Amino acid sequence: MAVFTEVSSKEASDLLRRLQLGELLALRGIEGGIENTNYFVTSEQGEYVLTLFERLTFEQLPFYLHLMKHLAHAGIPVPDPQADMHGEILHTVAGKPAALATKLRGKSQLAPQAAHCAAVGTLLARMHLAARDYERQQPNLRGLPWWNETVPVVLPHVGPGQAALLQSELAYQNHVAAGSGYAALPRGPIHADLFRDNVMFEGTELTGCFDFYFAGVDTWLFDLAVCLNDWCIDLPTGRHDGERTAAMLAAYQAVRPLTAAERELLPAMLRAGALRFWISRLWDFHLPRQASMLKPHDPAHFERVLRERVRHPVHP
Ligand SMILES: Nc1ncnc2c1ncn2[C@@H]1O[C@H](COP(=O)(O)OP(=O)(O)O)[C@@H](O)[C@H]1O
Ligand SMILES: N[C@@H](CCOP(=O)(O)O)C(=O)O
Repeated sequence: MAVFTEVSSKEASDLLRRLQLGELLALRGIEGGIENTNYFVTSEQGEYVLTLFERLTFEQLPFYLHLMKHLAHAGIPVPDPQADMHGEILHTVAGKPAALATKLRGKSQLAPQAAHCAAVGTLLARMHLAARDYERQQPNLRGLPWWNETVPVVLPHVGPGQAALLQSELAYQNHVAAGSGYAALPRGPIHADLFRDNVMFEGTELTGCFDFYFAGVDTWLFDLAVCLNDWCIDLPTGRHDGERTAAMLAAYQAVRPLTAAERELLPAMLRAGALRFWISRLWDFHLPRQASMLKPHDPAHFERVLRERVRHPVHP
């Protein structure tokens, strides 16, 4: 569990009172997650997830919380942030910015089959379309400028082979991003972290997705690449799985067909998706923050995925 900030029963009760959600019945720190402090909160009126934001600021948070509200309104199954009597959905708990959102039913599917990947493909395309008329703007804060900033910070902590790959891939991604094909990619608000552990299922029915706190405006193709790199690979080797990849791509395209520029750049975006999470995992691993029971993710996994994507490009 990542509990960076302890929340007392009194603090949780006070919040529930402000949101007119009844008395606190239970408060439990959540195992899993690496970014924020999360608690399950049960009140007389239902079950919620309390998130205290550890890095994101009061200025950045409205983009994510209102995006979730916008998607929930459009019928996408996402947690709905609860408002106080003034309509405010960003709160303060233990001195930190905080939100209380509805708890989704179901559980993560950590060994997905083609049917699960298809369900994620459909959801992702529906989310992209539903967010087109979302008016707030915020870039993907873990996009190319952050990679350029962070690679020099992690380089002293890695071996020479890894340093060479980080530098050459970063140069390649800067080159891709400067090209006309990249400029032609459709874009909008994206989830940007729709991994297996951020989606809920009951059987093969997808019941919702959460953790929008890496969302931002970026290319839709990057979002799809992030999903393919997590849902449609063999985890031990990083190799892509043909059946699951085909299922996700077909389901996505049944809602929103890829453009010619997107088809062309999918192999490059798969590399970008692997690089992004390799960098953030290296950063979290070598420059960790204080938290109780924080389990950093293994950076070597995304090094393997990146090497695979470079060696065996996947075309739609
Ligand atoms: N709305 C939700 N409904 C149900 N479970 C949730 C919800 N939000 C978070 N969780 C649970 O909390 C865990 C950590 O949340 P996550 O958003 O991944 O943390 P972090 O913000 O640190 O990345 C998830 O793995 C999941 O079990
Ligand atoms: N999904 C990312 C980082 C965020 O992890 P989460 O558990 O908080 O969703 C990774 O796997 O590196």
